[in-house]
Order: sequence, then C-alpha cells, then structure tokens
Amino acid sequence: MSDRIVSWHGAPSKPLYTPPAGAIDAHCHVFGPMAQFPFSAKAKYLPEDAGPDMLFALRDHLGFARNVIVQASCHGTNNAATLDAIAKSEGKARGVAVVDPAISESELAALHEGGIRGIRFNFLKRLVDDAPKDKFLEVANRLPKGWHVVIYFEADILEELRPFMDAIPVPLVIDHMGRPDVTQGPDGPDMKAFRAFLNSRDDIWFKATCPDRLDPTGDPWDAFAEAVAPLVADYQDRVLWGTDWPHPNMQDAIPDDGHLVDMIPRIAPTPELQRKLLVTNPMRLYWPEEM
Ligand SMILES: O=C(O)/C=C(\CC(=O)C(=O)O)C(=O)O
Repeated sequence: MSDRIVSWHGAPSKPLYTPPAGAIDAHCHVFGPMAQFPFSAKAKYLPEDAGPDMLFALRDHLGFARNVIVQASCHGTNNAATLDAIAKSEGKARGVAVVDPAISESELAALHEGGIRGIRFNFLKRLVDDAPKDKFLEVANRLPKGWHVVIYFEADILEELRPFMDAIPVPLVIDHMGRPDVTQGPDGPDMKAFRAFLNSRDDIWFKATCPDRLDPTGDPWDAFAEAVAPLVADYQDRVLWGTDWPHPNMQDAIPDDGHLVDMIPRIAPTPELQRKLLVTNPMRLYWPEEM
C-alpha cells in the first residue's frame, strides 16, 4: 500500500482571519478510514486515511462551526464514509452524495435521513470513467424535496453542458466556479462565460473555492483574489466557500489550510459579504429549517 497518497498539510497554520460565528466549510471530503470504508474499485487515486476526527479537528483549528462533506470520487457511489462522518458530527455536518442513477426512492430517503441534501455529478475525465447525462437527468427529476445538484466540470466544457444543466429542475451548485483560468482576470473569457451562465437562472450557485487548484501563480494566489472578488460581490446571495480538505490529488502542491482561510477577506472584503458567504448562504442550502 505504499502508493497511498497524502494530499493535505500536516500542520496547517492558524489563520489570521477569524470567520464569523457559525461559519460553514461547505466543500470538504473524508477518505476512509479504508479498513472500515474501502475505496471504490474504480478509484482514480488511493489516498491515506483522512477521516472525521481529522476533519473536525481542522474545523475547530480554522475557526469553523460546521462542514458540508462532499462524497469524493475515490469512494464511488458508496456513501458510507460520508454518512459515517455526518453521523459523528453531532449535527454539525451535512453532505452531498454520489449515487448510482438507478437508486431507489427508499435509498434516497435513507440518504436524506443521514444528512444528505444534494447529489454530485462529476464530469472530470481524470476522476470518473463515464458521466451519463440522460441517467443523471432522470435521477435529478426525482430527488427528495429541497435537494440540489452539485456539478463539477472544467471551463472548456461549460457550453457543451449547457442543455443538460438547463434541464435540471432543482438548484445547481457549481464546484470551483467550473474551474476558470483565473490568470485571464475578472473579465477574461472564462469568467465572462461563467457569468453568462449564472445570469441564465437565479438558482445557480457556485463555490468560490480552490485557489490552490486554479491559480498557477501559487500562494498567496493573487490572480485568484483578483479574478474572484468581483464575482463574489456581484453574486453574493449564491456563493459558498470551502477548504476542499483533504485536497484530493494536490500532493504536489499541498496548500496550507490557514492560508486558504486567509483568502476569505480578499474575495469577500466586508463583514456583510463574509456572513453571506460563510453562514447565511450555506445555511439556506443545507440547514434551511434553522433559518
Ligand atoms: O475535491 C474536489 O473538489 C476536486 C477533486 C477531487 C474530486 O472532486 C473527487 O475526487 O471527487 C479534483 O479536482 O481532483
């Protein structure tokens, strides 16, 4: 098992920025533990264990109150590790599942009971073998009430995916803004195309996440801050933030989670924006009954 990878920082710094009370890390994952929750036979990467204890310790270290745990591709469509982490969170986590599109109504209801509030469609070829749009649409049409669909894609297939995404009858949440080239700046072609997409429906949300993945200039990720701050300001009622811990596949450029948190005031400079980004918006999607 020597090829299991570590993609997270062993001792992340304490952020200088203090998140508001009730702040939510709305994009993170758990890996295993493998002995209890084996990885999928189709997994494209095989990580070391990064289970709920580690996630909750990081949450506290960074000054967050809750997590939204997104099922990572290495666990395929078996959501047991994600559900286990939610169950251990004492109400402080909810999640997004990846499902076999043939999932039954009773299995969907069980996921809801376990704290799941959305499903994720992943279109990254390096992470999944196939992404059947017709089957995805079918299951998107029979989700439990209040759920949404999370979509992960890269900027070059945004237009190709438009008819499919337009047909999804529930809110959409786009991972990492659909991976724009942030070095093009706030008015570059990728950001322009993403804005046009956001303007097409008022129930498209996005995650202003992953400077480490999107900004080749590296920490302190100035290109990301410059490109993303105007997007957060202009769509402030439908933007989420998350660490992306344990940073799947980032083993060659592992980010310091404290520095990721310190990006928040650079993309959301006012206390009002920070409250929306970290508290109000994720609460509306994941804990609406508390609003
Ligand atoms: O964690 C992310 O959002 C991004 C990932 C991993 C991923 O999505 C998955 O494994 O499901 C990536 O770009 O490798």
